[in-house]
Amino acid sequence: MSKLRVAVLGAKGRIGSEAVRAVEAAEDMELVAALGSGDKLETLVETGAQIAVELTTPASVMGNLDFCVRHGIHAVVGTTGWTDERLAQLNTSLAASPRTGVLIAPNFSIGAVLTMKFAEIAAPYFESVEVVELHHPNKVDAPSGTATRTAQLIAAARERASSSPQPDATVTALDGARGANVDGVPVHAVRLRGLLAHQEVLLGGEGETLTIRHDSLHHSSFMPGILLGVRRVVDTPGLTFGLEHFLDLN
Ligand SMILES: NC(=O)C1=CN([C@@H]2O[C@H](COP(=O)(O)OP(=O)(O)OC[C@H]3O[C@@H](n4cnc5c(N)ncnc54)[C@H](O)[C@@H]3O)[C@@H](O)[C@H]2O)C=CC1
Ligand SMILES: O=C(O)C1=N[C@H](C(=O)O)C[C@H](O)C1
Repeated sequence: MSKLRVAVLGAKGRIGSEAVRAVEAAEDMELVAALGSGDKLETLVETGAQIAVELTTPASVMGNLDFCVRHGIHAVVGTTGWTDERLAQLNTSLAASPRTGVLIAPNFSIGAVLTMKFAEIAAPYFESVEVVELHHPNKVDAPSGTATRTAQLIAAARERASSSPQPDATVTALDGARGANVDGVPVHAVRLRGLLAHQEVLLGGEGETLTIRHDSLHHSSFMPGILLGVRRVVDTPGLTFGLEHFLDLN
């Protein structure tokens, strides 16, 4: 069987360099390109890349994906910074290239995907829910893509269940003290040397609390999800948002 021809964009970054090693070690994949900032995207075409693993920055991802989709190169995307407008733009590009697949995963680690699922299930059963994400201080975006997605899933689940608004008597507060408001769910971002990627979902009801916590202790935690994405995206045209769709969790 021929190997999947894979390129990594952001190959010198924290997660990109780990992805390069993971693709090189995968028996069913061949690493055909490892591109960093300033490298030419034409290399993807010249090397016959079938799938690009996109792990760059919110400022670079749209241009890279536009090139990939126009050239029929599937993409597995971990880069954050997704908004409804960006997703709509990507869907427009994909409509012109209907055989191309793009997977965007706010988080590739199985534990984080399950955290999101557990939070979505639990949220309607508690009066209060807040999200705390904790990351290394070199992270450029806040809140994290994972925390934003978690809060969106929580809010949607509470809306489906017609949950009441969360209790909060705060009248005066310093800017930021109650976190960012994502669809009505407070999200707090901690940046601390020594950490990698961590998240807590705090749920509170009458006389009880539930804490769902996940810790990524090494970038290797994201690799099985990335490799799964590479294997599945070639047969999944269009946009898939969230690794859970490739884990039969939905
Ligand atoms: N979905 C997931 O599971 C995960 C997602 N991430 C996300 O991945 C992204 C990268 O994170 P880190 O590796 O920590 O950042 P980083 O800053 O270490 O790496 C980004 C790399 O991309 C390069 N780059 C920038 N523009 C480029 C371009 N146009 N073409 C090729 N390379 C380019 C930079 O020079 C840098 O080497 C962030 O958005 C982060 O939130 C990180 C870990 C897990
Ligand atoms: O920048 C990181 O490190 C991470 N980014 C992703 C996010 O913003 O959710 C995934 C994970 O938290 C690590």
